[in-house]
Amino acid sequence: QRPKNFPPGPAPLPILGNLLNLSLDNPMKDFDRVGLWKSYGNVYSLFLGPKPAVVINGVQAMKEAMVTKAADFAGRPQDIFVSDLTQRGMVLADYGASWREHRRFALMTLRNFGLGKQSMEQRILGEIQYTMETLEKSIGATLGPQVLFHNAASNIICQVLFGTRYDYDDSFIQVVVQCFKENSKIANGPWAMLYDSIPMIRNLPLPFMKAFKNIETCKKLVTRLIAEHKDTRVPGQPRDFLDCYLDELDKRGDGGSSFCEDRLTMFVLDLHFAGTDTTSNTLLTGFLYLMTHPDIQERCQQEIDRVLAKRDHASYDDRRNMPYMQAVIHEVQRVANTVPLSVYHCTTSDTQLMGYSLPRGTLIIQNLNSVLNEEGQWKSPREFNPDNFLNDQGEFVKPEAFMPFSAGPRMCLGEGLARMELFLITVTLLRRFKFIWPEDAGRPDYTPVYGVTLSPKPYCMKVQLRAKQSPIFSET
Ligand code: HEM
Repeated sequence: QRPKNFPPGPAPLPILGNLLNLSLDNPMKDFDRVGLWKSYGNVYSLFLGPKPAVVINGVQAMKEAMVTKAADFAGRPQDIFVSDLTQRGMVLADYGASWREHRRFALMTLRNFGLGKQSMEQRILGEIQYTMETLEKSIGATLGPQVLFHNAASNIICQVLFGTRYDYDDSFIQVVVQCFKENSKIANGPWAMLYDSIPMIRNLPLPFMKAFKNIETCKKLVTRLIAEHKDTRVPGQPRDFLDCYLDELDKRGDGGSSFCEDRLTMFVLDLHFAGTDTTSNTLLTGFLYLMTHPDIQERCQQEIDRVLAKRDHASYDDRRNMPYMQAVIHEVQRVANTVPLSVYHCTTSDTQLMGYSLPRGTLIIQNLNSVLNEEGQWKSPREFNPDNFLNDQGEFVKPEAFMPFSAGPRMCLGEGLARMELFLITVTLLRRFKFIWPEDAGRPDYTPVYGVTLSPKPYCMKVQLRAKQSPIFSET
């Protein structure tokens, strides 16, 4: 039974709810205009097992929930598979003092502690050198960029968190990446849906148990890293995020603070996970579109050459003089739709949305996909077109429906880092290389592979060095 004045939706079945209304391998198309949104409007409900969830579509309803009634919608459900899996982490932490303290700490540490703008740029530019080396070895050949971009994103966040980068064959990073890969598949698959729908099966030895084992494995590895940090750190002189947290622990003592070492392990694992697949899948989408739209790639390169002239590297501030590049990167984020259903929220008190009543504890699904493609919000919602972010004077503009990082108090904590990475990596690589869709690759297929994050189907790219444009090309 839906509560009184609850958003409408399809009739549920006993136990399973509306699970059969969704295709478990990719519910996106059911959420889309042609499906439930069209039938029930901007705010509708679904039963995921016995519990009703509310799906929010379109910019108007999204803003009312996430911005106007921010505190009412800032909770995270605590009794579902992903929250049990990431207990004591940050992404799924419930709205409250501990989440707030950890979020504030993470933002401040990313911003202020030696990771401020300058040194963050240096770290990203440093990591790009490894990406360039790999690309240079592939000149004239084709390569699959999946590992390349994944590696770059992972290493940037590892440097921030642990003060070190890892070669891709390093056993630490291999184990962590493998665990994350398996866990996002499980979290997204039918076993997690059953875990959420039928609580009595939760302790049975079913496939979802593998995900809990994976988390234990990762935690052990991070615990070892923390121990190493404790042995080598100089209190008050932090080298990385872990050191900062340990300094914070010294400062706070044991006096009832929510900061503790046990929490730190899951906190950094959350940050690593949240910051890797998201950025790398966005880059993968970007280069797929740039390769298959050579006119757009060339226009970016002309702008890059003009603005950077003879300087040896790009800086993040250059974006202010690169409206076209900015428009392209934003358009890539729009079509990449990297986290299509955001992270589940829940209501923290009884509230109203678009005239409907939602009791406290209602599971909230933000359909960000609906906003990023909403008719009426974009000049060309259905095609890849940088004009979506340019006004008639060719200046960069950001429509309010641009919400790939969500909105409100739970919005992506890594937005600043992610945007800096996307800009510096794309600009630096486009300046040096031309990316070509291989002749024998057939027609490009833009249909994404569904997951917690969307990714393009695996593809290959052909890489050529660009003609000499500046001192960095002088050796070629
Ligand atoms: C293109 C890259 C990225 C995209 C599209 C993205 C998108 C998102 C989205 C949609 C959410 C959910 C927001 C909500 O629940 O309302 C989120 C949360 C989060 N993201 Fe990102 N993200 C990206 C990169 C990063 C990076 C690099 C980091 C690491 C520093 C990061 C850390 C987080 C964290 C910690 C949260 C949870 C915040 C909270 O619950 O308070 N993300 N992100």
